[in-house]
Amino acid sequence: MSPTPAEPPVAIDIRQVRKTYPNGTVALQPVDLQVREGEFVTLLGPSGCGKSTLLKMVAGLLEPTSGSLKLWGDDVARLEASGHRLSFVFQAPTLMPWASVHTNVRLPLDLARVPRAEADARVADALALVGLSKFAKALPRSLSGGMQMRVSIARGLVVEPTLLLMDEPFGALDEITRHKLDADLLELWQKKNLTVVFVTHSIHESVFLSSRVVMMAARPGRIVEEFHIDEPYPRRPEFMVSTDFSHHAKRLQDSLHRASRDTTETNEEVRA
Ligand SMILES: Nc1ncnc2c1ncn2[C@@H]1O[C@H](COP(=O)(O)OP(=O)(O)OP(=O)(O)O)[C@@H](O)[C@H]1O
Repeated sequence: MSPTPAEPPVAIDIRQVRKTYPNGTVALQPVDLQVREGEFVTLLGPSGCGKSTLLKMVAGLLEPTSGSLKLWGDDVARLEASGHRLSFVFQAPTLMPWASVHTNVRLPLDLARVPRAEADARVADALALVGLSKFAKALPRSLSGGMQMRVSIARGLVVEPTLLLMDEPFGALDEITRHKLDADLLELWQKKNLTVVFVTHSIHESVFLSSRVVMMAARPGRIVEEFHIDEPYPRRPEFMVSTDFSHHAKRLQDSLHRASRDTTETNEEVRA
């Protein structure tokens, strides 16, 4: 009998993490979630269920009110000491309008005082990865929304992250562009052996991308269900029209309905 391969290490370890904002809003009641290295995990759920709050806490942009949150066994602030780096990609590309694509992508390296020659070489690699080498000198306003998002992703990749956190990165794009970027993201994830946590409202995007989907409900935000999407990678566009895809999408849709109903009922209880 061949030995079972060892499981990858736990990249994100969230235990009993709660978040209450200073105005008293309970954004998350205790949440437990473990993400292993190399997983592609999607957070899905109705508006206000705390997806962004959870992602920002993983990134160290927000402090949990209580509980423990570790990345590769250590505090977020000590991530680099363990040889890991994270990047956070926001919904809006937030590019400097006066600066070229190249300069925009170089920003995190300039902030980290990486020598110019090395930084320029890494920017060129990142732009090649997202297919924008020819647009290095362009200004953001001359690019389409999808291309601007690619610039934002290149800026995330230029620091050579092992953990990529993405908060609805393609939510504002048309469907065709979104599908293309989803497919490109999967390719990058495999090529670079990234661990990805991805926030979306889209059931289709969740099924296409994820190895695991975490369903959340709101008021207070919490994790209600998890789904493994045990389908092989690479995932081709044909996967999206397969019966297996519909089966996963249906299970997620039912779960999302339950999560939304839980949210509405909690609101009604609060009003009563
Ligand atoms: N800075 C803040 N101060 C107070 N309350 C906040 C703050 N940010 C978010 N909230 C509240 O916390 C809850 C969770 O918000 P969050 O943005 O994390 O949810 P979400 O699931 O990402 O929502 P959406 O899908 O609409 O982006 C919501 O009730 C929201 O109004």
